[in-house]
Amino acid sequence: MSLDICRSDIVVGKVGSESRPNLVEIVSTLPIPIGTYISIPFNSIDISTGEKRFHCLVGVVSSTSYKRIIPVTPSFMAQPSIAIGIEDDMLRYAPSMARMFVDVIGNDIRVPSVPPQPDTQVYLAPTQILSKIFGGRSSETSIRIGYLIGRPDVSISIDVNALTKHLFITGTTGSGKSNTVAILSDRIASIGGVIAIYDVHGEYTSLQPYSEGVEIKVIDYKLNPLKINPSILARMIIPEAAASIQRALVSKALREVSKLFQEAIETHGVTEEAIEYLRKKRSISNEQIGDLEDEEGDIESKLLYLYREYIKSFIRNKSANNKLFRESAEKACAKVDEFFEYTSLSFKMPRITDLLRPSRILIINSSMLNDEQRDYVLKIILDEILWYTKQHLLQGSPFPVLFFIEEAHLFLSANRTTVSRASIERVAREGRKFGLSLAIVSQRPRNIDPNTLSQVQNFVFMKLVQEQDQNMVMNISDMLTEDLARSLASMDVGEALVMGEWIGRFPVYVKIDRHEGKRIGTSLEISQLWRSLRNRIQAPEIGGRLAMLSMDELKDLL
Ligand SMILES: Nc1ncnc2c1ncn2[C@@H]1O[C@H](COP(=O)(O)OP(=O)(O)OP(=O)(O)O)[C@@H](O)[C@H]1O
Repeated sequence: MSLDICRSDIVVGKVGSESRPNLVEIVSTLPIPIGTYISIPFNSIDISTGEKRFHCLVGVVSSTSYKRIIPVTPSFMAQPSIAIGIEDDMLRYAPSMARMFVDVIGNDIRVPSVPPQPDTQVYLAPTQILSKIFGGRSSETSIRIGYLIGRPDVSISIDVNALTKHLFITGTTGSGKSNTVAILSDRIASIGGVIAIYDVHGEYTSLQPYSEGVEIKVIDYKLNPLKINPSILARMIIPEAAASIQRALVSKALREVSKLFQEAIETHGVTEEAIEYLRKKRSISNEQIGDLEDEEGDIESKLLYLYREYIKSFIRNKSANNKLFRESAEKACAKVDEFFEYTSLSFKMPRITDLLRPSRILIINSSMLNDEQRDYVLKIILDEILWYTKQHLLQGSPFPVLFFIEEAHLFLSANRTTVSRASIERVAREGRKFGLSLAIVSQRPRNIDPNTLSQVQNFVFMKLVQEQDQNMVMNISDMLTEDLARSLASMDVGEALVMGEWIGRFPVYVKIDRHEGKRIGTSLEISQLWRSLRNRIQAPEIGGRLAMLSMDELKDLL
């Protein structure tokens, strides 16, 4: 191999006094930006054969600084600085550390085992050698996510098959996580992927397809009481574990009443006939009928009202003859009322698994639910999808799904127990066998229990400023050395350190492609918005109408 393949036109410095196979100091007049890929061509002698060997060491700058040379003797000052290797009249130099991850020897790509000699010239890594290291994935199994930072000429792809070992995306707010989610979902869907995003803030509801053939379906998640296991629903209605009698009463009532409603809705749909059928099947007091007539809204609201009343009357009947239970029953009924008052419910809500399709990104908008409900709903959905993928596999027709969990610190909290955690951990452990992959997204890694991330093997680390966050991510990834972790503080928007099986053996600094079809979540230009709001209010024809702007008009304004 000629060493020329390892040289570009740009010399960035020389090897300094510290030179190890995997960590090299580079001395230069100007600091080399973090994330710059460098190459060091050099020769060595094979100690067993005595043969000469050509090496092309490639690495990435992980820290950089300026240092001032403090003269200790007048004679030092008298020397031209160039004589001591520093071409700077100000007597300062810029030492940078580069983590060397590859030694290209001929056609072999190896882990570095020999250090280059001090003073060896260091080059900006040539495109050809970087493409050799990072390229070469089959277009059938891989998708592009961006390009090497500072090197738009070197495209970076990930191996989609490795996603069965799950993914963790983290970075501070505004670092570009949602854009990464959007680009990954879109590109994976474009090759037929089945994607679901658990959208906690409704951030993806206006996502537009970016690649050809991708379809986006947004559902505002509402609980369908007939499709949730009664004991889980009872726990949602009575969250206090100590209230076991109340829970038991509600659970029994739900079991009984749901059976009846299932019959009615399966036969008649959500119609007046279903209401008639239910009235005939079960006696209902005149007082309740009066309330039902007064109940405003559509047929579905009336059915939900009836469902609630049946549950309460079941609870009261069951406890009528037991003095001890009567008090619990009244409390349980009050909780049922409260739950129905504050929860988005619908008998028409399909199962999530009925909505999963190849090339579709299913956005599950849970922003109308409160934190507790979101936690339960996530559990319900994950259990359902895991069961579904298992069934498909057992029937010989695997149906892989990639499931994104946004704001994962809410569900995998290091200091709070949640109901969805067990389901997430189960999917992390078992999902691989059935083709259910998780992509866990969070801006607060330090708040996540590191044990739950132990199954994750693929990572996107974006800007992380706090040392606690950097330490946490170092704990979960063996490949993330301290200098690389500290380098996360200087990442720009959309830049990431991507690691794990899906990208290969070496960490890669990537500028993630921008998804042009994502609007919500983009940082607002608030000064311009305020100006335009003021102009609208001041315009005589619109004056005072702002409060009445329709949702569409507001969206336009944003
Ligand atoms: N790769 C990128 N290239 C260019 N701009 C980007 C890139 N990634 C993100 N941005 C821009 O940066 C802003 C923040 O991005 P994004 O919403 O993805 O961040 P985030 O980390 O998800 O933030 P949050 O945690 O607050 O939701 C947006 O305006 C987005 O358009």
